[in-house]
Amino acid sequence: MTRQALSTSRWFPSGLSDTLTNKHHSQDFNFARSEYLHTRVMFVAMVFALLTPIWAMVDYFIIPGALYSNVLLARALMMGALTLVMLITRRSRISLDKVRHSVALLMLSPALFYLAVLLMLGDYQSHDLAGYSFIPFLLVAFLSVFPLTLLESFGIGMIILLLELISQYKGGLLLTPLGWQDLWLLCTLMAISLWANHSQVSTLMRLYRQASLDPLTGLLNRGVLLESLDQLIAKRKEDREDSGKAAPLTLLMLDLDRFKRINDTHGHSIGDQVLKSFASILRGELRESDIIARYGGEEFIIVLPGTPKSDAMGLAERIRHHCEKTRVYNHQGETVSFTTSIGIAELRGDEAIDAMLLRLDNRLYEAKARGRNCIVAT
Ligand SMILES: Nc1nc2c(ncn2[C@@H]2O[C@H](COP(=O)(O)OP(=O)(O)OP(=O)(O)O)[C@@H](O)[C@H]2O)c(=O)[nH]1
Repeated sequence: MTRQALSTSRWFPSGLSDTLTNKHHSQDFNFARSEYLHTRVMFVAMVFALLTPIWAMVDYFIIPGALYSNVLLARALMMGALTLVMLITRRSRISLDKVRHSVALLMLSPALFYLAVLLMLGDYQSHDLAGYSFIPFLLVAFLSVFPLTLLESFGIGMIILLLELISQYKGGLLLTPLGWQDLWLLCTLMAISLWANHSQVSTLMRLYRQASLDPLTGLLNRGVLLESLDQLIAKRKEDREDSGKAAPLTLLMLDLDRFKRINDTHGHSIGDQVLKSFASILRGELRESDIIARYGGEEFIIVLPGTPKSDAMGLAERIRHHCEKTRVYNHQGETVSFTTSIGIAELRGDEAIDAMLLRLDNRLYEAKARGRNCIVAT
């Protein structure tokens, strides 16, 4: 997860910008969304796969005999595509891109099947078929099942609209009152599906925020930090296996000095103001790709992917200095100052995360022992 996921104001703007595209979504949120998409794709693919042979029996009694074998072949191909969708989806639970491709293939399979049947009709008319003209409506209705962004859903919706126009053209309904009526119905269903998509993505995001962000500071909580560290370390291992080298990974552990005294002197609410002010200093000093988390009460961890310890020293000094000159006001309007102690450690070779966190903790402890308001990196 990147630092962009940390601030509710910048990374989770409310309303449409949350659900229009996934541009503002963190890697971790994408992972959560792909899990939800995964379950629904499997479910809908199974429903379609079940309906396909059942409807072949209906076709047997309705479709002109000369068309039947070709339609059956098209159904078999659709079944193949649906099986492929299930196989791809089963193997790609955590990759949002792969699950999104599965959704597209899932919706395209019946659409292409319908198109193929329309092209096969020749001298026959679409009213020689039964249960086909509702395929575009069924697909648009099924779009509402998925937590898709509005743009993703709109893209699929436009393909379905095109299918409906081709169907109307073949059936001689295009630009007739009946054709307009069907288009009106399809567009209304599409609007309802888009609304359902918007609601799903925003609900998912609200739940995700509640589960992953610290409510006071808006920074990541300890659980998400540890998960992100595991992912980063696994990725480093992969990079080392692939290319023999991996980018450096440096961590900072920061603790507010004599914070208990601030609480005791000015009250808990002013202590909270100091914590918020500290969090905003950290956000201001870091890059988009950095991770900041509240690790404990007044203890924070910063993860700097791709940054060696030497560069992290400069950042730590900027943060330390920024805290020193920042002022918060108490209930009487008097200034409250605060400082921070910082420990720094760079991940070594195959070091386990627990071992690194222990080294980091020792350095912070040393900074406290040296008199606080200082940095220890050796
Ligand atoms: N206001 C406020 N205080 C908190 C919060 N979480 C933890 N604290 C307080 O942070 C204080 C931490 O105190 P200590 O662990 O003794 O550390 P310290 O006073 O900062 O001293 P050193 O770390 O040794 O410099 C405790 O008084 C906690 O109650 C919070 O969310 N808000």
